Amino acid sequence: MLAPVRFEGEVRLITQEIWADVLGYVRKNITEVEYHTWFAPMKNLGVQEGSLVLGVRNSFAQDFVRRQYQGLLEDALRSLGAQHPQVSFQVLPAVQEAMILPQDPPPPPSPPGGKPPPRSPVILVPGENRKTLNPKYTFENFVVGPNNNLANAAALAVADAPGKAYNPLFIYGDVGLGKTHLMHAVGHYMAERFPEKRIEYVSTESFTNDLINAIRDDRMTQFRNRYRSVDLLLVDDIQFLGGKERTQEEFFHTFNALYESHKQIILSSDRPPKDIETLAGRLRSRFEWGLITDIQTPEFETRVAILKMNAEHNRIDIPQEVLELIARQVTSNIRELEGALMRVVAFASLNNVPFSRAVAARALSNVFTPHEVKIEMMDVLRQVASHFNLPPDVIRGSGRVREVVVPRQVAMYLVRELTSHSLPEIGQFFGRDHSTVMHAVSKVTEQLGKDEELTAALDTLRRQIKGVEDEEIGA
Ligand SMILES: Nc1ncnc2c1ncn2[C@@H]1O[C@H](COP(=O)(O)OP(=O)(O)OP(=O)(O)O)[C@@H](O)[C@H]1O
Repeated sequence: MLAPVRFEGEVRLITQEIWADVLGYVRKNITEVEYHTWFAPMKNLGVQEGSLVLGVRNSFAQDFVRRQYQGLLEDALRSLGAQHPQVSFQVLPAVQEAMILPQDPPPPPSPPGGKPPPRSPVILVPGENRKTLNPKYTFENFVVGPNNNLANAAALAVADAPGKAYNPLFIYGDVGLGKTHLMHAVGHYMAERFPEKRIEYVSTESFTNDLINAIRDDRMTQFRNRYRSVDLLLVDDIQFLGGKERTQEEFFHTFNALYESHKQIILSSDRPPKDIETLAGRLRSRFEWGLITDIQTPEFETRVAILKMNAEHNRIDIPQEVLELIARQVTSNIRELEGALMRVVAFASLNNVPFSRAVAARALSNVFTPHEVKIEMMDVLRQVASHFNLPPDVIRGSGRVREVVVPRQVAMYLVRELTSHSLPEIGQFFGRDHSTVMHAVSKVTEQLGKDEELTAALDTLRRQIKGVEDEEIGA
C-alpha cells in the first residue's frame, strides 16, 4: 500500500491512495495524451521535507514537467489539504525506472491454428509457490482481537494440518475486515513449511474469467489442470458464484477433485453460504462440510493495535493519542482505517508538521465529517487527567482532596456534555452513583463564567477531546 522511500535525510512516506487522488485531479485538467505521456510513467517517491518528490525518466522529462505541470501538481496537493504545497522532480536511476514499466513481458502469441506450446516443466524456486500471495498478509502481521480470534484459530488449525482439520474453511465477513489477509496467511505458512506444495489464490472473478477464456480458446484441459493440481486453493469473494451456472458447475468439479484428494480449500465471502442466493444446493452443502467462521468489525482496542502495528511496520513514529483519534473515526473497515492513517501521514508530511490530534483531525476532515467522531468516556477521562497532571485511575479512585475532586467533577461534566451516556452509565464508569454525577454537573455549571480558569480549562479540554485544537497547522 505504501511506497516507503529512503532518502539521505528524513524518511517520509506518501500513500499510493493520495498519489491516486493527485493523479485524478491532474487527469481532469489535461488531455488524455498529455496524461499518458507525462503522468502515467511518473513514480511517486514519497515526501521529503514537505516536498512531494516525483520520479521521471530522464532530464528532458524533468525540465518539461517542471515547466508545464508544476503549478497543476501544486493545485492538486492544495485540493488535498496541503497548505504550502511543494513538488520536486528526480530522474529515476535505471533500476527504479524499470519498476514503472510493466513487470511481465506479454505472453508470446500462439502459432496460428496450432496448439499452444507445451508447458515447460515446472521448477519451483524458493518463494515460487506463493507468488500470488501478498507478502504483507502473514499471521505475524495479523492482529488478533475478539472480533476475529475464532477465524484466526481456524486458519491456524488449517495451516497446521491442511486437508485434515477443516475442509473447506469458509470465512465470511464485511468488506475490508481481513478475510483475504487470513487466507494468504495460511498460504505463507504452508509455503514456508512445504516449499514444494502448490498454492493457488484466485478471486471468484478471475476464476470465472479464466473459465470463459478457456472455453473460448478451447483450453479446458489446461484450465482443469491448473486448479485441480494444487495443494491449497484459496478462493476470494465466493459469493460472486451466485447466478453463474456454468462457473458453479466447473467449481463443483474442482472442489470435488481437491476434496477427494484431501487438498485444502479456503473460501471467503461477504455472507454465509446459506445467504448466497442462486447458489446450487450441492455447492452450498459442500461449503458447509467444513467449518464456517466469521470476522466481525474490530473494537476500538483492536483498531488501535492495527494502526500501531502499521505505523511500526512503516517506521512512522506517531503518538498514541493520534492513533486513537484515527481509530475513533474509522470503525467498520480496516482497509479504510489504514487509508486514514496514511492520509494523516501524508498530510503531516506535505505540511511539514509533527503529528498531533489537530493535524489528524484536519487531515481526515474531508473524508469523515466531524459528527461521525464518536467520543468515548475514556477519551474524556484521559484528556482531563493529562490536563490536571493526574493518572486517570486517581480521578476514578476514592480520593476526596480538592485536587482530585475538581478534576473528577470536570470529567463527569464533560462526559455528560460530549457523550450520549446516561447518568447511571457515567456514574458506573466513575465508580459512583448517578446522583454524584448530577451533583458534579451542577457544581461545574455553577462555576462557569465565575471561575475564569475553570471556564478556560473547559474550553481547551473540549477542543482537545474533539481533536480540533485551534493550533496553526501550516509550517
Ligand atoms: N486483524 C488484522 N490485523 C492487521 N491487518 C488487518 C487485519 N484485518 C485486516 N487487516 C488489513 O486490512 C486490509 C483489508 O483486509 P482484507 O483485504 O483481508 O479484507 P477483506 O475482508 O478480504 O476485504 P474484501 O471483502 O474487500 O475482500 C488489509 O490491508 C489487511 O492487511
